[in-house]
Amino acid sequence: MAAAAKAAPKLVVRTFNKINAAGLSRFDPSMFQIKEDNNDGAHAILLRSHKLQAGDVPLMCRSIARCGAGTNNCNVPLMTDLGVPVFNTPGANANAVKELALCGLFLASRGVMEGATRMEELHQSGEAHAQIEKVKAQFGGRELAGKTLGVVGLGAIGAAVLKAALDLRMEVVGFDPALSVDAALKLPGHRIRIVDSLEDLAKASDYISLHAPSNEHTNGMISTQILSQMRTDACILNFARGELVDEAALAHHFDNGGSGRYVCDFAVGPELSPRSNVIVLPHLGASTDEAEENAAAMAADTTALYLQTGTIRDSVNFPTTTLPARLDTVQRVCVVNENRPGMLGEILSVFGNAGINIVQQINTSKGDVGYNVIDIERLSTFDDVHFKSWDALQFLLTSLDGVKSTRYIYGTPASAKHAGYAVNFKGQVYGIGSVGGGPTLPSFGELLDEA
Ligand SMILES: NC(=O)C1=CN([C@@H]2O[C@H](COP(=O)(O)OP(=O)(O)OC[C@H]3O[C@@H](n4cnc5c(N)ncnc54)[C@H](O)[C@@H]3O)[C@@H](O)[C@H]2O)C=CC1
Ligand SMILES: O=C(O)C(=O)COP(=O)(O)O
Repeated sequence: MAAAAKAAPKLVVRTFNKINAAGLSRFDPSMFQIKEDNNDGAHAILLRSHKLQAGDVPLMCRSIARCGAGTNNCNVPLMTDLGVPVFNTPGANANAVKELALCGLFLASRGVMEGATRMEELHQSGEAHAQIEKVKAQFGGRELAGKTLGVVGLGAIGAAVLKAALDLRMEVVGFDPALSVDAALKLPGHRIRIVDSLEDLAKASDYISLHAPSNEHTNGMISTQILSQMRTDACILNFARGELVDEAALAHHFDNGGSGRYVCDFAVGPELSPRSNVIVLPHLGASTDEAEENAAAMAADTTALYLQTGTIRDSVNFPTTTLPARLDTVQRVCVVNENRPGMLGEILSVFGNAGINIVQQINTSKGDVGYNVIDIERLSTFDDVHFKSWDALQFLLTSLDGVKSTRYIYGTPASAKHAGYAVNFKGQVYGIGSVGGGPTLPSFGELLDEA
């Protein structure tokens, strides 16, 4: 009887949070294995809001994709140091968040929540029909048309929100000190007013909607100073991140005459809850079927493309890198290194010294990260003997001072020799070998603990 064919090892994708199944189905099952419950051997991670720990990231992991926009739940600087790109899915959930931010505008301007709660009580006590026309006077509101919305952050979500606000006949002011040219060109510039400071936006707005990322520049941006510039009855909508608002300052503002509402998609601290003018939702912004599928599909495609070809798109820490197709006759070596003078020469000399011909070489960079993709001529007999020498070559490359990680891409996808992985961690080289082979390696967290 013929021996059963050995199953080809697969690239392992570890998921955290429930990732949309239709999105995950973009991974070709003949090449990828999805693991929901353990990190063993993961080459890539897909996650939503899970707060990623270094211990969640196995040493073989070469890609982290956030199915969504905000990457503040991943330690991006640490991943950059370790040579691991972090991807996100720009715009994939923007419509979902826009719709909920519009809902936030209505919740802020009309007594929807309080009125509905009161009606529930009245139904329970059997008084609903008798009382309805009497109680409504307690829950009156104001209209949005003619009021001014201040939008902070004019990216995918901010732009969608402001366009919808214009359709509601609101005036719009916007603030975004980091606006990209692409994003600026998509704005209806003649219909909105862009201001140069958050103070100016605060002075002009009846509603302020936050759509900036959470980082060291934006956390606490709604501060005592900004609150002091706001109109007394101005409302704040926060569908970005809780950290953007200084909650103690906002509580003080409410305790000292601020009569607007705060509608937010994130849990708040005891200063703000419970208060009748604070409406908190359980991080629902991106939780629609459509957004979940869009984000998961985009993250899956970006991850598969990077693992299979080295191409980088939508990374928050690595340079966008468009690569020509790899010919069957070449082996692709991807090197992540510190972006400093001399590195490229040192990397190329490893190949020169080994007498290996470089077919093409592409170098890109972003911040501290240099990314080199080097296609080299393959030996005509690419057997186990040569593989050992490729391992040695990868060891040399990875050992270079300033190299963060290296990876081989070769063979046909899902064959045993599809990709080799190595990482340089504090001068030591770990993880040489092909996909699916080698001993179980530690996680970055375990190495950090040792260091
Ligand atoms: N509630 C939820 O479920 C969701 C929340 N979000 C949050 O919304 C944020 C924005 O998402 P997108 O619009 O998709 O991202 P984006 O990257 O398209 O837009 C963010 C914009 O904020 C701007 N910005 C940066 N620093 C700023 C500052 N100091 N002041 C004002 N603007 C600043 C950027 O220049 C950019 O134009 C995400 O970072 C995330 O934290 C995103 C999706 C879902
Ligand atoms: O995309 C984002 O930044 C979000 O906040 C959405 O988070 P979620 O995917 O719903 O956990």
